[in-house]
Amino acid sequence: MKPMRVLLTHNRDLLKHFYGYRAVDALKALPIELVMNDSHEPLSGDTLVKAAEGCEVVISDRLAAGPREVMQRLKDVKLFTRCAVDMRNIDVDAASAAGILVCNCSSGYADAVAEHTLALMLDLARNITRDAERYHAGDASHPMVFGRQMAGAHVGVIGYGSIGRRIVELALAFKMKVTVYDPYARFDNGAVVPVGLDEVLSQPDFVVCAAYATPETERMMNADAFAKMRRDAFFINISRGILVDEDALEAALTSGTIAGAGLDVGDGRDQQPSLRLARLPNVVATPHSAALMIEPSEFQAMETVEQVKAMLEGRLPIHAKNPHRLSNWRSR
Ligand SMILES: NC(=O)C1=CN([C@@H]2O[C@H](COP(=O)(O)OP(=O)(O)OC[C@H]3O[C@@H](n4cnc5c(N)ncnc54)[C@H](O)[C@@H]3O)[C@@H](O)[C@H]2O)C=CC1
Ligand SMILES: O=C(O)C(=O)COP(=O)(O)O
Repeated sequence: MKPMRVLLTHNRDLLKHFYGYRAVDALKALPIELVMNDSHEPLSGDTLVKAAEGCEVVISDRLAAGPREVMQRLKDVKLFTRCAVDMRNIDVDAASAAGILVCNCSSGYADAVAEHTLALMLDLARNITRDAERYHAGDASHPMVFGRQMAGAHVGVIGYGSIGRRIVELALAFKMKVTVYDPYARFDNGAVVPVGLDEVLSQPDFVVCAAYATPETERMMNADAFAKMRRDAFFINISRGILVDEDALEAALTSGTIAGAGLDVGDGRDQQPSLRLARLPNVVATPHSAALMIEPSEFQAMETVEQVKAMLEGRLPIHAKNPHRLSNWRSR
């Protein structure tokens, strides 16, 4: 019997950074024929359809697109597994109608994104980026504006899911006071004070958005919300751009309604913060890079290997691992 053909769409760069050679070795150890994208180009549209000819499985990178017209033409594919959480650009309904099972990966991002959140908070409070830029430009004078320390400061976290919980743990280790707003969460950590939305906005030194995108959270950080924050408070968003009204945030940042913002997400093309915000002097912005770390990428890559094994061993169907994300998929 011919071995099962498995297409790995990751191009050379993605393979190196986001798939990992450990997972490739694990795939090569399976009784399959592995088809790899040996170029520096992404596979999408016609090139994806052509490369997938004769393949029963497609392991797709986070950038590969599987719209309706592609799904309908993947004639031999039975399993389309996304080596990522996000399913934007993947038409799951069209895939199902074509008899293709679609899987994504569980997150594994909590540590990476929570660490990034603390990095943004530390950077803002200590003026690290600004002082480093100033020093780099040759100005070695002591700063005229002193920074603020984490210990004793108050952080309010909106959303007590996997990332929110980890942010809370890190904040507590920094000896911060922590309050959390999440109407749907169970509060099982006595050190965390659940509060209402007004309170989580109005009292802390840092307000962090870590809730997922739903119709209820859409643009919840609007002009009213920023007006409730302290004038010396920092706003951090690592969740989704859609939770924030960027015009209102820009107005709050330029009018002194809040002190500054740390942003990893926004309304940009790939959910980055908009450049007009990133360029403000009281903003530290990263291009949606909080989760792009070696460890979670490896973890997800190994998950896709497990999915291929399940396919080989007839243990399908495998269900999408992250049902919460269904609500996110619709709003992305
Ligand atoms: N910046 C990045 O690179 C990454 C961002 N994310 C985003 O971070 C967010 C959180 O991710 P996870 O913690 O993994 O999700 P999760 O599903 O574990 O937690 C989300 C939490 O939001 C809460 N929530 C829902 N509606 C709410 C509301 N109206 N007010 C307050 N809280 C509400 C839920 O009860 C839940 O506890 C998601 O939007 C996700 O897309 C996830 C991974 C990477
Ligand atoms: O959910 C996010 O914001 C991420 O950056 C990670 O998502 P992905 O695994 O690339 O779909």
